[in-house]
Amino acid sequence: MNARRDLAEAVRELASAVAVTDVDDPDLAQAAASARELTKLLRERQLEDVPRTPYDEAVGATHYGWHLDNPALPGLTMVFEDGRATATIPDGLGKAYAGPPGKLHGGVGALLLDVLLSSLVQHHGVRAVTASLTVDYRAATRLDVPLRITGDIVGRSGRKVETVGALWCGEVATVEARGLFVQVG
Ligand SMILES: CCCCC/C=C\C/C=C\C/C=C\C/C=C\CCCC(=O)SCCNC(=O)CCNC(=O)[C@H](O)C(C)(C)COP(=O)(O)OP(=O)(O)OC[C@H]1O[C@@H](n2cnc3c(N)ncnc32)[C@H](O)[C@@H]1OP(=O)(O)O
Repeated sequence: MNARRDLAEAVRELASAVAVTDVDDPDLAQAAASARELTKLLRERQLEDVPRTPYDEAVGATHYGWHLDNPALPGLTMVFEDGRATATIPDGLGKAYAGPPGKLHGGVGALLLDVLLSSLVQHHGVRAVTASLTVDYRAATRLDVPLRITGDIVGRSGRKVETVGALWCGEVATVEARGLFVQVG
């Protein structure tokens, strides 16, 4: 793992630790001071935008990474095989992504599915934006357990590409989505 990616992962771990820490105020104050020191160090040189895998690199690729270097978002490595997309999150998502107590916020599930489905459409060489994303929450998604995301293209007509996807917790599809993507440019 490169240094930038390792830092992003360390900050995600930090966010999940902060979200549920129960240490005393002096320790919280010390942690805040340390965090601000780090921010100062990292602000010494800043990029114009978040570094990311170019969108075009998804076309025909076997693997595609999304926001692996951005700690504010769950990074995702997708695998494209036989026309379908899959991603695994081996350690699950931490407590920073909680919605209901101990469970994943629904918006994060929708985000992951949108990312996977839009990347799948791009993988097939169609430059498109999400026109519609319909999400069904079938069961609560646990935090800190391995997750899997799958996506398929199920229809195409003119500029429109129809997709379906699911977020899996073990053998249970906890979130299902239908995404309509419309070709642009
Ligand atoms: C994953 C990493 C992404 C990183 C990207 C970074 C850089 C890439 C740069 C450029 C690449 C370009 C795009 C890829 C970017 C990101 C993908 C990630 C996913 C997103 O984060 S993306 C953000 C959220 N997304 C939007 O910001 C869309 C806002 N919106 C619009 O830009 C327009 O609204 C548009 C273009 C959708 C349509 O507008 P339009 O004028 O071109 O076309 P029109 O309205 O004629 O629709 C044509 C046919 O689609 C049907 N249709 C349209 N909308 C529908 C709906 N909602 N429900 C059901 N049917 C719908 C019509 O009914 C008609 O169907 P028919 O042909 O059968 O009559």
